[in-house]
Amino acid sequence: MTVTVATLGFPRIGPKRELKTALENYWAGKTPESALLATASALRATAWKQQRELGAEIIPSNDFSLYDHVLDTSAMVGVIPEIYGWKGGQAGLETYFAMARGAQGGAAEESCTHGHAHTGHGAPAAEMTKWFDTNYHYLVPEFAADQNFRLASTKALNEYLEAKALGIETRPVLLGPVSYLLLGKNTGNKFDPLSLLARLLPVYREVLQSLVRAGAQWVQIDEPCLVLDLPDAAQAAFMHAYDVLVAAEPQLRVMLTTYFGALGDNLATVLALPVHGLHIDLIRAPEQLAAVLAGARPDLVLSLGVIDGRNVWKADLNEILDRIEPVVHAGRRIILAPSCSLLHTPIDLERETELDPDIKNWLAFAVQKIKELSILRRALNEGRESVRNILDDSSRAVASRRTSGKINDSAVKTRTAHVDPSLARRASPFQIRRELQKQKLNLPPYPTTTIGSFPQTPEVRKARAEHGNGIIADAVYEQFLREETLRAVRWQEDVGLDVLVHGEFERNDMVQYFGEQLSGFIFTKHAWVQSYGSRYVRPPIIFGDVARPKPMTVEWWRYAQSLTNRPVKGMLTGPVTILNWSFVRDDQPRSETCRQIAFAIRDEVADLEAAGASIIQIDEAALREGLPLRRDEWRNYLGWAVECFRIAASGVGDATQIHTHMCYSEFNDIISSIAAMDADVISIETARSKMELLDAFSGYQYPAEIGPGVYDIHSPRVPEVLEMTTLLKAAAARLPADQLWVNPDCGLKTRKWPEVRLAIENMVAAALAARI
Ligand SMILES: CN1c2c(nc(N)[nH]c2=O)NC[C@@H]1CNc1ccc(C(=O)N[C@@H](CCC(=O)N[C@@H](CCC(=O)N[C@@H](CCC(=O)O)C(=O)O)C(=O)O)C(=O)O)cc1
Ligand SMILES: N[C@@H](CCS)C(=O)O
Ligand SMILES: [Zn+2]
Repeated sequence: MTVTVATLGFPRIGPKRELKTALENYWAGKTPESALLATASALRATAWKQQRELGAEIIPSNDFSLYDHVLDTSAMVGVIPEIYGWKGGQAGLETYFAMARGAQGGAAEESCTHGHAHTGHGAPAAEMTKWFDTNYHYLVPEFAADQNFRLASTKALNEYLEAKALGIETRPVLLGPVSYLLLGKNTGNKFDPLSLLARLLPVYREVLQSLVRAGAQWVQIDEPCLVLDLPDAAQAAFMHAYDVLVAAEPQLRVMLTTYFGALGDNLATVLALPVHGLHIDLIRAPEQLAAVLAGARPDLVLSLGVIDGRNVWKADLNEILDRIEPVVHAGRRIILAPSCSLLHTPIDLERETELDPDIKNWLAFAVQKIKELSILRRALNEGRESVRNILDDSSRAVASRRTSGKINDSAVKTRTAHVDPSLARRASPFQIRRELQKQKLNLPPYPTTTIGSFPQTPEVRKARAEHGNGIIADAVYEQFLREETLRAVRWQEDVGLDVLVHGEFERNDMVQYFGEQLSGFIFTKHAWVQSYGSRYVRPPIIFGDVARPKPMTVEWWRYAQSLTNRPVKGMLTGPVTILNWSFVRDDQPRSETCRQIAFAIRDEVADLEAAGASIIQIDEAALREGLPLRRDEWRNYLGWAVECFRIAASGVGDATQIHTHMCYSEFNDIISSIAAMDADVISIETARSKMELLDAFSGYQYPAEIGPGVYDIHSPRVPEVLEMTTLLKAAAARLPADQLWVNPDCGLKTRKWPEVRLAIENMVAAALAARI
């Protein structure tokens, strides 16, 4: 049986971030809708043609999105809350972006593009949250108990037809109805979203029908929730949904796609579904192949996710063939595919012309991954000899990475091999440290601070780009950053903040900045990956043992502290967050790599303390995101993640105050681990939930101090004093007032100065009012 190659989704952003430019120009009113749509269409055409040229036979359509594919699904089925003013019919771009970013005058990410602050009450953006355990964020669908669904976007059909017109037959992708419902939230948690399934399915049927009429033979339906622990009701929902959908369009074949983990206890349900094909992730869960083969109907087409869609390493193609050849020889129809959509990988390694050639030879981005699949296909269809050299090159590349002197640093290995438990323990318990810190810092009740970054203005980014390109000299760039820092420090003093920050102007990103200074990391120039909407990140690549050749942040801290008598926080990204937001080596456990980073950060903490810092913040924004998707793996992860934070934080004296910060986190089910981190102060995102997230801390009688965010920094809207006073009262109703700090939800890098100035003035006024 001939083997074919499929892709499940391709990066949307364009090799030169064309989509970002087109979106931001459109939002700024610089270009019309037609220009944005033309760019989007050109990007899709290029991606389809490129995938075909690279050897993929099954190419997706509708994997493209102007902002987010879950939002696209909400638009498709008409889940558009009333506040967005949708009047029915096709949901236009205005409605779509209002959901994504809020409507003008409302509380939404960057809805004001003119740089002035405003306090209007338009429609806020929909809530955003993490897509499974990735650094991609989706817009959470919000369902009402009486939710009606109706077709409001024909995007899937349009894009299928668009590809067809270019002579490319595609397999349209839809987010499956059950995962879609499970990923949403309902007003007040008063009903089970799955109860809406029967009402939702007719819209899916309508979409499928339109695709069949247009000539589609297969459709890819993504149900990634099948790799989660699911309630019993979900199993029945899957059965019902696919009975209905498959029966509705008998000529259409359904490839059910699962990724990010093992089907595990959902396998029996999946194998009972009347679908025509099943995609499984054999990178995260290689062991599931045997069980799937044993239970799958003989006619079920298996799509095997054999190339890692979540990492950047070249595969050992011989090793994959050893596992897959027996399956092919057994006569089943097999499709080869990446483990998941390639959305989470950068596009093309060939654009990286400055990488160490040895290390470059270990890497594969989206383009290279599709090439790997087509080589595998040839080896399976024509025999290994037909591509022997390429296969052996791949094995050699993988072997050379495992044994290269570049990845090994014996000093690092020795240091992390036996961790004395005392290294992960502060000298005294919190209550003793607290008294010493109080004496040293002498802060008022409800002390005020910010989370670290101040606006990354176009000027800051431009100066950094010009410095990177050699247009401005080191000294000029440094002087520019000093002036920014000086202005920020003076302004913080003027506005009356108690604990200051230097502003992070010198940082491109809170992870990349550290990656660039640690050994064992390499960083790229063009390897952008979408984080949300038009915001992208360039995750550093951890290829070897991690060490800190020299202090990374001390000089900037020292300079900022030299300008003021108030304490300036040392500002670091924590080991778990650096790990989770990087591409990580796969030749040793993540826990080991994390521990190496923890020691590097520990040394930085020690240097900051030695330089005189009395407060050091270690951000762990991604600690919760790294939680495994299955609950039975949480304990292990939390064990090493918390230990790594403690290794990083515990080298200081009792009087040095350690802060941590977490955004995008839900704490209820991990609160004991948060407490076990033993930070002196934790700042968290709570403004949007109106302090509800604090319930976890009050219920647990969390002992240390907490800065619940009183200002939603994802919004350009300036909160009034009264709003923040009310939030502080809500916090004080949950926790003793002497435990509370006053701060925004997160860093202010994405905001503009006019908003920040007013918002922080109001925040300080709210703190002063609370002190009375
Ligand atoms: C807190 N968040 C973060 C996550 N992950 C990270 N790795 N970092 C994070 O901060 N995950 C969860 C959230 C997600 N939130 C965000 C928020 C904001 C961004 C963002 O703003 N991304 C920027 C790119 C940031 C960056 O690396 N900037 C560089 C390069 C800037 C650039 O494009 N320069 C241009 C030239 C500019 C000019 O000439 O004016 C160029 O090189 O061509 C820098 O500042 O130096 C974005 O723009 O998307 C991401 C995630
Ligand atoms: N210190 C960082 C944390 C973001 S999660 C900042 O302020 O941007
Ligand atoms: Zn944050």
